[in-house]
Amino acid sequence: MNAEPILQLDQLSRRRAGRPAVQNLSLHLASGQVLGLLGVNGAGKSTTLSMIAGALRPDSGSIRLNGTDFLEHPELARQLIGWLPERAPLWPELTVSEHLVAHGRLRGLHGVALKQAREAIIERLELQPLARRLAGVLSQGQRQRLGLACALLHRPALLVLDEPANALDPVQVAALRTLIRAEAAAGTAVILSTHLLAEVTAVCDRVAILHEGTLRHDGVVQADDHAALERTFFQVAMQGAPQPARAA
Ligand SMILES: Nc1ncnc2c1ncn2[C@@H]1O[C@H](COP(=O)(O)OP(=O)(O)OP(=O)(O)O)[C@@H](O)[C@H]1O
Repeated sequence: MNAEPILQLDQLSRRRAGRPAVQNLSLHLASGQVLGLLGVNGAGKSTTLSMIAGALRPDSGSIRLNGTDFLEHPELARQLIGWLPERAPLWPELTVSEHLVAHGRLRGLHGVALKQAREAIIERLELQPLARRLAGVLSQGQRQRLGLACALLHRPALLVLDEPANALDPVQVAALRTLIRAEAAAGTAVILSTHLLAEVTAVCDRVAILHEGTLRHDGVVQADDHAALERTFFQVAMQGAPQPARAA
């Protein structure tokens, strides 16, 4: 494990539409860890993940990737991060395969390396039957799988997944869980937001709960202890009782 955490958020804040969306958020994540981000609608999960992915600039605070200030070196995001946004934007007139090529080029992959990366991710996410299909005609779940393939293509050190199980069928949800655990076992750090508590107990080592943009809980997840997580979620998120954040 690296001495520096792969991701370190320090006092991160961002206002949206004149209101605080994320306030003084401090979190860290080590290589190989899977952190689940929970919270009711509007709690600030997507805002947090967009800032980590470099798509939204914080108003204040810092983000460090492998110890380097990411706001001063935004090119780090392209190398180190794979991001699945909440609604992955796709070009409807490009095929699945062409999407992967375009994403690979944006991440600095070219020639043989790009071809190999594309073929590997198509095989891994079982996208062969869809490779020549236009993105504009994909089902929602198929679009989600393409978004996931784009996020994984360049083998990022940090995967940022915003509601990755959205629109996936039960077979694909099981495949997603296997994939996330395999990525973590290979040393990738993963941060994912979800509304599914079962997703957290199935794949996460740690859980952070946001409420009204602030961190209310940061703790270890007991594998498959759904009842304990549900209790914590309702105590912290629904009642919104301020609680001191606890480091994992
Ligand atoms: N594009 C936007 N423009 C203005 N305000 C926004 C925008 N997106 C989110 N917000 C506001 O920022 C706050 C945090 O929203 P965010 O989307 O980060 O929450 P979330 O926890 O991801 O919610 P959900 O579970 O509904 O996806 C909310 O008050 C929301 O209204």
